Amino acid sequence: MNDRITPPAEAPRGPVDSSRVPRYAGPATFARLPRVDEVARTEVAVVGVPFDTGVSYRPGARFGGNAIREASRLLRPYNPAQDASPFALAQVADAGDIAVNPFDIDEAVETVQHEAGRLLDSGARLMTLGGDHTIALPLLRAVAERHGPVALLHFDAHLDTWDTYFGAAYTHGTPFRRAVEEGILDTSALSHVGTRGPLYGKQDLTDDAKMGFGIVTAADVMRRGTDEITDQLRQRIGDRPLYVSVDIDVLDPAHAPGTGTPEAGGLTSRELLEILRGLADCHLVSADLVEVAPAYDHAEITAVAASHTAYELTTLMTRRIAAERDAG
Ligand SMILES: N=C(N)NCCCC(=O)O
Ligand SMILES: [Zn+2]
Ligand SMILES: [Zn+2]
Repeated sequence: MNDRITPPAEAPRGPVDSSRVPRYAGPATFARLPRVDEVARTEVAVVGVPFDTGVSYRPGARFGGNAIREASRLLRPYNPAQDASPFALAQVADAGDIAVNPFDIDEAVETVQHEAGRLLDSGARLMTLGGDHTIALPLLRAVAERHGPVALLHFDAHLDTWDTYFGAAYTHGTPFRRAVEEGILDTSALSHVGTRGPLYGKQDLTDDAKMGFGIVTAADVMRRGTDEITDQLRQRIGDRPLYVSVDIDVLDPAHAPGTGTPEAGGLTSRELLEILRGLADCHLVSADLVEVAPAYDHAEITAVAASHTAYELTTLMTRRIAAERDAG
């Protein structure tokens, strides 16, 4: 399929060449890509949100973005699983971090919405590296302001459609209930993938279904396999503008120990990557990857899985950009 793709007018600036400059040398931008200020125009902005004031258990996701950037030094420019060279198809660049107030969740949520909006207005799609899952709400707001209500594909051990914790509305367990209440999601195409583990009560599931979510549990992925699951998800999504939110705790703690609310019985990293690859041709407008907490990680297991997850998502976005360019 790649040979049919029109190259961009100006060749994108790619990663530092790891056969000339050792990959462990120099500053860690995502995949050793240039910073946004080093390129004329950014089509996919990788941006960090070092914020974890919304967590209900272990803190530490504020360090997630930089841990993913460090682990991403080993990524290479050609992605055989999607037969694409993502960084040649479109300009991907690292936009650094959004500086958010760690002491005031409401203000942090506003800052993320505003700064994400500025990046989107510059013409970029976002690959956001969290941070805890609270940040999905302002990211969805920013995306919906520009695309209208979006389809949501949510990979997570948790529903994250709970109402409040300690009376707080903006937490990492509540972003998607807020998003449904605000009308920024297309409720005909909402899916959780990888959920498992104990809930507060059966009502959690009833409430979630009322909001419009379909659920593919971690056990469903194991029983039915990734191809069948991907077909089902693609049918549900169609060509709607799609936002993908990946909470790294969707992976089994064996594949992602470095996270704040781990649950046994999760997806393998192979299953997650394979489902994502199956979303080629979807109208992916932006994505986030959250809840990497490096203090609980070992040997970068979680950060490596996260870097590959962001790589697949970035590949999907650049392929879509190239296809849109081809279509004129
Ligand atoms: N979004 C994540 N990772 N976790 C939500 C867990 C909410 C709870 O403590 O019940
Ligand atoms: Zn979770
Ligand atoms: Zn979550």
